[in-house]
Amino acid sequence: MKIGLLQIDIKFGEPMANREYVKDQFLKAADDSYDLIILPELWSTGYDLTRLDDIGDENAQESIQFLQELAKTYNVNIIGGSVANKKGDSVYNTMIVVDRNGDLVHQYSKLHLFKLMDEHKYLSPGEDSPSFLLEGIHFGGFICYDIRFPEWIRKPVLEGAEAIVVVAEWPEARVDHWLTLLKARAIENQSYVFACNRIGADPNNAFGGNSIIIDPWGETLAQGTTQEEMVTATIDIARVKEIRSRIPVFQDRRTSFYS
Ligand SMILES: NC(=O)CCC(=O)C(=O)O
Repeated sequence: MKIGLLQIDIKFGEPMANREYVKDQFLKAADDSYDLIILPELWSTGYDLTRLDDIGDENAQESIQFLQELAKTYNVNIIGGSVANKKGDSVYNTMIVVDRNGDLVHQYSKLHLFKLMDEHKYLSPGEDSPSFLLEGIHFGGFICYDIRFPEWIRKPVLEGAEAIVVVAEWPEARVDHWLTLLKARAIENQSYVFACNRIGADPNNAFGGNSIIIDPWGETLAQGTTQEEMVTATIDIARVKEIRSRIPVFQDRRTSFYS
């Protein structure tokens, strides 16, 4: 499976311009035969939180249709980062997953809101399961701050997930945390990690790039810089079983002492 993490800059509060830009990137990548392309967190609006009532997407409909068209046109599965999803009086930070036929496979709204970036003032926390199946692979899909909660990442893994996807707008100031947490999540869960961060800056933060693909042994297969790029690796999901039988962490758990 060939994975591409679309590490891009995001225009603050300009969904139309961001959609056009993403469309251009898919066209550019068209000849590279990706099986799965992953976008960053809030890729259509950025963290323009005070304007989400105007620029958020009603039930994520426009974003879903946009991603469905891209998936069908380029015959590629898409984990469409996340978008500002307006539902009644609330706005959620919602991940959208569509398969290469253009079918909507999964939606997940960020469970843990990040107070340091004011999310709790403008967004509502989701209540969705992070588990989904795509191309026969069981994934757990998470959004940025979620990776600081290992017990939440563990949940889909205990349900059978072999790959953890993370979409993010993670600031440059804490890139060391980003890389360390992602590596730990890969090793402790003996799972692939595909983590797509943005680059560039908004009025409040500079973002750290360093999108990364890590194998279930904790080895980095590909890592971005702080420039715009498609971070790419080809993975073999059978490696998960191999690592899990080498060190059988999941058989050795003492669940009468913890859940
Ligand atoms: N967008 C986010 O959730 C950022 C999380 C973050 O920066 C952190 O340190 O955690």
